[in-house]
Amino acid sequence: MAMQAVTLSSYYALGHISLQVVCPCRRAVRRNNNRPFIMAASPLQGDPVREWIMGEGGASKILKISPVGGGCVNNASQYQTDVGSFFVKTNRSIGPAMFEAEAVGLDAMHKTNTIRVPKPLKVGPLPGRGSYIIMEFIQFGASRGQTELGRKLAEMHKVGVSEKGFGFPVDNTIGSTPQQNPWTDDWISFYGEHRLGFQLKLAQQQYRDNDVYMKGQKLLQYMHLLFKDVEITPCLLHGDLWSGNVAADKEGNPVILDPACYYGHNEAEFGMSWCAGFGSSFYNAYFEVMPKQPGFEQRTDLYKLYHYLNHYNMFGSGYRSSCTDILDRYMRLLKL
Ligand SMILES: Nc1ncnc2c1ncn2[C@@H]1O[C@H](COP(=O)(O)OP(=O)(O)OP(=O)(O)O)[C@@H](O)[C@H]1O
Repeated sequence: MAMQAVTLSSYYALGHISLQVVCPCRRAVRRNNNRPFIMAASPLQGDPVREWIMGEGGASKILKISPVGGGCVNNASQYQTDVGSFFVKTNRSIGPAMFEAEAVGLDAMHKTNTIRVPKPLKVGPLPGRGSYIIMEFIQFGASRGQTELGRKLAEMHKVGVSEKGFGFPVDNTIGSTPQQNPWTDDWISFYGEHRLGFQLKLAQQQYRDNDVYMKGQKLLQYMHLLFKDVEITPCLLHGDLWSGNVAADKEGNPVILDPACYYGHNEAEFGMSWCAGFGSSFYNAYFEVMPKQPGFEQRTDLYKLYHYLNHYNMFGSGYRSSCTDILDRYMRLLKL
């Protein structure tokens, strides 16, 4: 993963790859299901992935195991079998908690029966150290454009509501940063404490950045002013929606991957829009299903700030000015 900020460039190519944005920190193009390298399917003993595929997975033969490129954190492979393909990610150093959280998120989104999401099948530890997740393999293809993505995402937000408030049944990670999701009745408290507040503290601890921290604290105190006349229902969010986590299946239907799910204000879903390349067709389709709320434009930076702070904390000072620009704008807007 590139560790420094470079200029964000993007293009939108209808009919081929619907979203292709060079995210400063992450990889430029991640969709790559057609890698030519094929690993031999070796008959490993005590391999829990193979055991699950040949057991509950219903396969009697593993035909090929091919690496899938694109991810930064984990190793990914396609297991081709006589009953179809499985997608497997392994991590040699981290225990199953990270993949368990991913599976809970994928499962929650899958159950909304709205936008296409790979169905999680199994998570477990690897012998000795590490963990794996097995999920439905999706053959990617060309997107039909962003309209369907906007509509389906909005449908997921509309259907996936929580009666427990804001939060999620499990904590997860945003990039490599922990993301805490305790159930909270009030959105502004949740976003203030567990999203912005958490990242601000991290920046202060890591970089002794008192300027960012103090401005951030002021914003937390007054950000409720940005929410006048807004109705906020806890909606199921993907949580890390950037171009690298959006694809299309071979019929052209949108697919979203690799989530950092929680129940939150639907507008927070656009916090990574600076790395997503969403155009007007996306937003128009989205707002037809989930109407735009008063003050939407005033809150877009508030939701970007969480992800900019996270990038600052993960990748360093290249992202600091994105954070301070937003903080300074709110200081002026709210006269703080
Ligand atoms: N269910 C799936 N079926 C087929 N290919 C998939 C599937 N899920 C992900 N992929 C492909 O595998 C690549 C790696 O997956 P993913 O992004 O989840 O890995 P990761 O290492 O966990 O990611 P990150 O580095 O963003 O945390 C993706 O870029 C995508 O191209």
